[in-house]
Amino acid sequence: MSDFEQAASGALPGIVVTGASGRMGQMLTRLILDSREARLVGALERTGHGWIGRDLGEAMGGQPCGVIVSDDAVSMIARAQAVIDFTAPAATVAFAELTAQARAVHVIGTTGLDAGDLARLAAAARHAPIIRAGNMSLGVNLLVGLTRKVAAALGEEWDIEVVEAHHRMKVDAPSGTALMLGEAAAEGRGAALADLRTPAREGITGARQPGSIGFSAIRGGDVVGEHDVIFAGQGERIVLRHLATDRAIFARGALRAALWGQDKGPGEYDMADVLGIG
Ligand SMILES: NC(=O)C1=CN([C@@H]2O[C@H](COP(=O)(O)OP(=O)(O)OC[C@H]3O[C@@H](n4cnc5c(N)ncnc54)[C@H](O)[C@@H]3O)[C@@H](O)[C@H]2O)C=CC1
Ligand SMILES: O=C(O)C1=N[C@H](C(=O)O)C[C@H](O)C1
Repeated sequence: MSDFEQAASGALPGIVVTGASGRMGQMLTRLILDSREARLVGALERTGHGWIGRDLGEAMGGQPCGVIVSDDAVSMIARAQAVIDFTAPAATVAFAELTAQARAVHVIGTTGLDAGDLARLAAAARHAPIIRAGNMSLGVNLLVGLTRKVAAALGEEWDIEVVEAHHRMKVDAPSGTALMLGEAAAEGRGAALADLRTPAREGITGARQPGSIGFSAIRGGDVVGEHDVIFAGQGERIVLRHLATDRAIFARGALRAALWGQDKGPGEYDMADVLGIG
């Protein structure tokens, strides 16, 4: 890198990636290392992980990149302008508090957060921007808007079901995306998802509740992420579908969110805000 490039790169937002060895963590760190718009200034993993203390590039099987994987979240996050976080709920809530203290942007892709976790994120967002979405891809965020519109156009005689498929390692169900789609369908019907949601079915369930929104989850192999919103009427069905075939779509969305957030004040944002499709 020339002296000029070196000086210019110092002005780029510094990003810390949490869960650096994970499926999304590796995708994100590679994307940022190759980016001309941001710098990777830290890579975090959980205490005891085999990558701690190693150069990230070498740990990923490539050339050294000069970023040492660390479990010291306090000092790493203190140097960040943005933290991109695809980990697990307990870790994300802890990172939110540190990121808020650093007044940095927290981009959260982690799914499976419960009401208590969301309340703690809302508290952290009083001090710095949090951008959170169960799916950071352009396609899914467009599908959310379509789902809301179709649900609003159709009456309760059209049953709504959300079906999703993911790889065998996924730990939460329904997926964050399925919940986003279910929320959009409920909004389209002028209701809250909590009032319409049908839990996973098994046994003698009885007939379907009119107006309810059902969820089904398939887990297997290396499926990146597939979502169908089915509107089933008498004699016809509409199926809105998104197929993810490459995790890069989520990483690109997360980096875009981190950059978009740089001039935003404290508060909670989502990908519709980032993409301007709210
Ligand atoms: N919003 C979106 O667009 C997407 C969201 N996700 C979500 O992101 C999360 C992670 O997904 P994957 O990368 O597939 O999982 P993964 O299991 O491959 O990676 C998670 C990583 O987080 C690390 N981790 C856990 N606790 C930690 C801590 N306290 N400190 C630092 N690192 C910690 C783990 O060691 C692991 O390396 C899941 O909740 C998933 O649903 C995944 C893809 C897209
Ligand atoms: O765990 C995953 O892999 C994914 N998680 C997100 C979700 O829960 O919807 C997004 C994407 O579907 C991949």
